[in-house]
Amino acid sequence: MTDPIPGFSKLTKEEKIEWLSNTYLANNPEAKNILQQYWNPNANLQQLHEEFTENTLSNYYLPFGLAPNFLINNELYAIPMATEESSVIAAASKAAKFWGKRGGFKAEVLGTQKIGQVHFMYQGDKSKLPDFFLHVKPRLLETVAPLTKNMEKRGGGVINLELRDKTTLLGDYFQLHCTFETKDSMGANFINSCLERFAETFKAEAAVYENFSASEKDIEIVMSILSNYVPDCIVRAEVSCDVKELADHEMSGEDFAAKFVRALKIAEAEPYRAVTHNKGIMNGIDAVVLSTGNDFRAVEAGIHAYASKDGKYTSLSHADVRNGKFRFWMEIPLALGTVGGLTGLHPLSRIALEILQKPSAPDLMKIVAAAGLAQNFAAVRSLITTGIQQGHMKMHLMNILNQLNATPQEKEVLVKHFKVHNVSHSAVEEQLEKLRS
Ligand SMILES: CC(C)(COP(=O)([O-])OP(=O)([O-])OC[C@H]1O[C@@H](n2cnc3c(N)ncnc32)[C@H](O)[C@@H]1OP(=O)([O-])[O-])[C@@H](O)C(=O)NCCC(=O)NCCSC(=O)C[C@@](C)(O)CC(=O)[O-]
Ligand SMILES: NC(=O)C1=CN([C@@H]2O[C@H](COP(=O)(O)OP(=O)(O)OC[C@H]3O[C@@H](n4cnc5c(N)ncnc54)[C@H](O)[C@@H]3O)[C@@H](O)[C@H]2O)C=CC1
Repeated sequence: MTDPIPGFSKLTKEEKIEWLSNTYLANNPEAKNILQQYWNPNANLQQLHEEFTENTLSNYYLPFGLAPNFLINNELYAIPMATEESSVIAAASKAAKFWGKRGGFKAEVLGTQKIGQVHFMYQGDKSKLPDFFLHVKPRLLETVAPLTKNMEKRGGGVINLELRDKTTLLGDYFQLHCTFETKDSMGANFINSCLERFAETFKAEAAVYENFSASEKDIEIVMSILSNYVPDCIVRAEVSCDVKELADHEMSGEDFAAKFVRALKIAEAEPYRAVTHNKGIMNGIDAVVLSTGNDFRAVEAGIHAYASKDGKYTSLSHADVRNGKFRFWMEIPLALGTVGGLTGLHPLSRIALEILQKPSAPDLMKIVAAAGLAQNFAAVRSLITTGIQQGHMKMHLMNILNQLNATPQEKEVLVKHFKVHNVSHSAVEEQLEKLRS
């Protein structure tokens, strides 16, 4: 058992690495080198990355790739994706190419409003609160005016402010439930700043409100924070075509469409399947969210909550066939920024947004939704035709060869071999052994 270390945060990066090497990595003489190997030789760039977060020791690389040929609302995009998972970018690219020849993706933003809440406890006469709220509301809006002035100039700001009685959920629990428009920013910092100002004013005004008794004047603010559940910040993406255009792998278009719709119905009905189905969607969404410097934890939390909005976890995407036409669509909540956060700070996020032609936040919502839908199409298409392993393992081959320390010559021979044979870990191992014997 090691002892706790006081003041770790105050050590220099080198001292932190030294402590780590001696404490947890004493048996690995290479550890220090590995951490240092990932430092950027450009000291300024390294410092920028270190300052993104705390106690930084090194940089953790993810591949930054490109899925070209995305036709979205008649504009052709190449979508930057940051992901470690083999076959994700290939799958997105393949689906983009496929739908590009069938009219492309249609995407539409259905709403951009975000939510924040001041959670407070009030133990007095409930009937007095609505009057107090009406009395204090103009004052609340007035106190955030300096914070909202610039956002209002952009067309955003505080949209609505409500008092909500939550005492059926929890004794004495009430909220200020606030709606915001944050334009091209994700808005977390803007919303949280406004909420904390609301909370301060609300408490101070309650303390001097003459209709409250002494104890009623003592409202307890528990916390003020935005919600990552954004069911009114929604984008819809859709593809459609004549069923005949779906013929695939010796399957007629009609059979493909019928099986695809059945696969979607299973994901709608069965939570075990829905989670994996939605994971396939998130393969695409997370990769674009990450490449553009957006907050993938916020996006993940919001989307999965939305997938359970009717009381049961279900598929985010849906498909049907009507009058010979196949439709495949998805509506998801996405709170994204194209300014603020890491978007303008990380040089690769800046490049990613440039590749996307400097989109507004609503434009980025459409692009991310199209990437998610494309990813879902590619995965389900594989599942109902060849099975997922064929394509996924084909892309995973290089990882297996690297794990087995194959030389460039061995790789060349085995890549050729596995063009016509199924990839599995044991098959690759076997072929490599054969080659080496
Ligand atoms: C993997 C493919 C695309 C192969 O598909 P394929 O038909 O063997 O590919 P191809 O060699 O005929 O090439 C066709 C196109 O695919 C793309 N493509 C093809 N290869 C590459 C490559 N090396 N690098 C970049 N792009 C590639 C590329 O767009 C290419 O066009 P081109 O560039 O030649 O004009 C296909 O099998 C596929 O889409 N599979 C699905 C893979 C997938 O979904 N992976 C995610 C990981 S599995 C998972 O996590 C989710 C899951 C599956 O559980 C979700 C669920 O259950 O719903
Ligand atoms: N629960 C959560 O999701 C939380 C997330 N965060 C983090 O907060 C960050 C995002 O917060 P933001 O307020 O978006 O970032 P931010 O505060 O870095 O930047 C947004 C600011 O940019 C300015 N701006 C300039 N041009 C604008 C335009 N066209 N539209 C809108 N604003 C414009 C505005 O002043 C706006 O408030 C992310 O890094 C996220 O990880 C922080 C706390 C909680």
